[in-house]
Amino acid sequence: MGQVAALSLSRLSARCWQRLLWPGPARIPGGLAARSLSSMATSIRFSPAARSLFDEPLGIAVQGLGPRQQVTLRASLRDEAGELFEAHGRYQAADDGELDLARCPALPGGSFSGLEPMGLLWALQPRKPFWRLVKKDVQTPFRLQLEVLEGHGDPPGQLLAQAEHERLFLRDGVRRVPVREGRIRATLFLPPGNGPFPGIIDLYGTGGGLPEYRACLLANYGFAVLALAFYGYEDLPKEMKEFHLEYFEEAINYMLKHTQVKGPGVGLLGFSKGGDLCLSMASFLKGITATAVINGSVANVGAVLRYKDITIPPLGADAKRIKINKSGIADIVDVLNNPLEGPNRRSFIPLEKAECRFLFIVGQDDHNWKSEFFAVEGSKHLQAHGKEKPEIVCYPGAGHYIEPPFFPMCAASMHLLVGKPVMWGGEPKAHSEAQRDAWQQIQAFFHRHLNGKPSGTTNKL
Ligand SMILES: CCCCCCCCCCCCCCCC(=O)SCCNC(=O)CCNC(=O)[C@H](O)C(C)(C)COP(=O)(O)OP(=O)(O)OC[C@H]1O[C@@H](n2cnc3c(N)ncnc32)[C@H](O)[C@@H]1OP(=O)(O)O
Repeated sequence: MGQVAALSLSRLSARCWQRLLWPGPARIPGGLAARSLSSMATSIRFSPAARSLFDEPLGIAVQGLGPRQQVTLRASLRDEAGELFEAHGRYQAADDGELDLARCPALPGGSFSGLEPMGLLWALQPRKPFWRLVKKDVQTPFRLQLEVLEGHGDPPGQLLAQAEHERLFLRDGVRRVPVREGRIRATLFLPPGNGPFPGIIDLYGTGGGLPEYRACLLANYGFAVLALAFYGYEDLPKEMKEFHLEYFEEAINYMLKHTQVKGPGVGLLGFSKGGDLCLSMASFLKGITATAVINGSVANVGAVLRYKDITIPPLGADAKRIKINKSGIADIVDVLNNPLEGPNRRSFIPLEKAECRFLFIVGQDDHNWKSEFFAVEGSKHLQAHGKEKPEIVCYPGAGHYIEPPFFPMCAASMHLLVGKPVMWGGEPKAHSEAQRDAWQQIQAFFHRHLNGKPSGTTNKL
């Protein structure tokens, strides 16, 4: 276990300390960026001590409490927009005054309850409504603050200990390489060493920008991962009006030409709108060995898709099917037409043309659209054309935003196509468990098909 990650200060009355402006973590020689406000006894122990990768479990323990002392642990972090995310757990120390979250269940009344060693992270929720935890600069960590407060009161009692821990996105030695080659607007993450490494192209969905955080976390596991922007970024089209697969073909060729990317083909990882783009890439473009889709659609959605003389229209939608849930938030799960019916079939992506293996990750409480229906119909379509059955992994209680592990679930946020906040679905605990398993399934899928390595997991469905 990690050593105490905090410098115990002289006995200060916590209340008087609270009146002091906490100067923030001291830069302690050796990089231990943590400071604990503590009485002589109480201290916080993180394991690893000072920093860990965002998708790694973190050991949290408190020492020096009284036997069965009741305390509240409060976690918080600020994102790069300065927005605050918080969670708290109510605990009772063991007879020896130790509190180890790996062994001690959270009591009712906090942000979570039960034996949840990572509850203080996955249960973080923003103060700002409809706000999602995203990491824009993957070269800097999130700084997790942890406080130990006396009792279970509200407001909580005196501050007994405080410490900070850095949650990183880049493992030592992983290289971040901006890519501005031809029309490509992307960032390539390369593991340490010369490779060549199995290559993956990572696409997010509607929202524009260039989210890098899933790509870099995946590169930490030995993949060369290209986070690819496709609209709403630099000189790319500003709006989601139409996409040309030739742009994505350039990205595939860039990867296959790269000396540190192992051929003969690359993997594709797409989420939401990025998912149907990956399915279209797999269906029309060469050089793709494995395609994993997280809550994607098997029909082209949201924009016209073109490739050479081919055009796939976006699946129709009917705003009249937008429901308003009891919290007054839009529920668009039924908005899209059925891609099996009538003219909507023109939007169904011809998956049978693909020469790759497929993995569908499904949140069964996805409220952006019917992800399980899409995965099952995609599987039927492939098998009807004599193709391999895809892997489908379904997660009960998981919503739309299945992110890397320990990202707090986003229940609702602005849908830039719908123009208003929508509910994404999911129940936080189930969603968090889904994120952890899906992350393993995705890595095993790509190792199996890009590396020929045996996988460590089996199909859940
Ligand atoms: C009524 C008629 C309906 C009819 C019917 C419709 C059709 C219906 C059919 C469905 C057809 C397609 C369905 C697609 C399905 C998906 O794709 S659902 C969406 C999936 N989302 C993703 O994959 C995330 C994609 N990426 C992103 O969101 C952005 O890259 C990031 C990560 C937010 C950063 O982007 P950025 O451009 O660097 O960010 P920035 O410029 O700061 O912000 C842009 C906007 O994003 C939002 N945003 C930014 N940061 C955050 C944050 N942390 N938290 C929350 N929001 C944020 C804000 O809204 C912001 O706008 P402003 O408030 O500034 O005006």
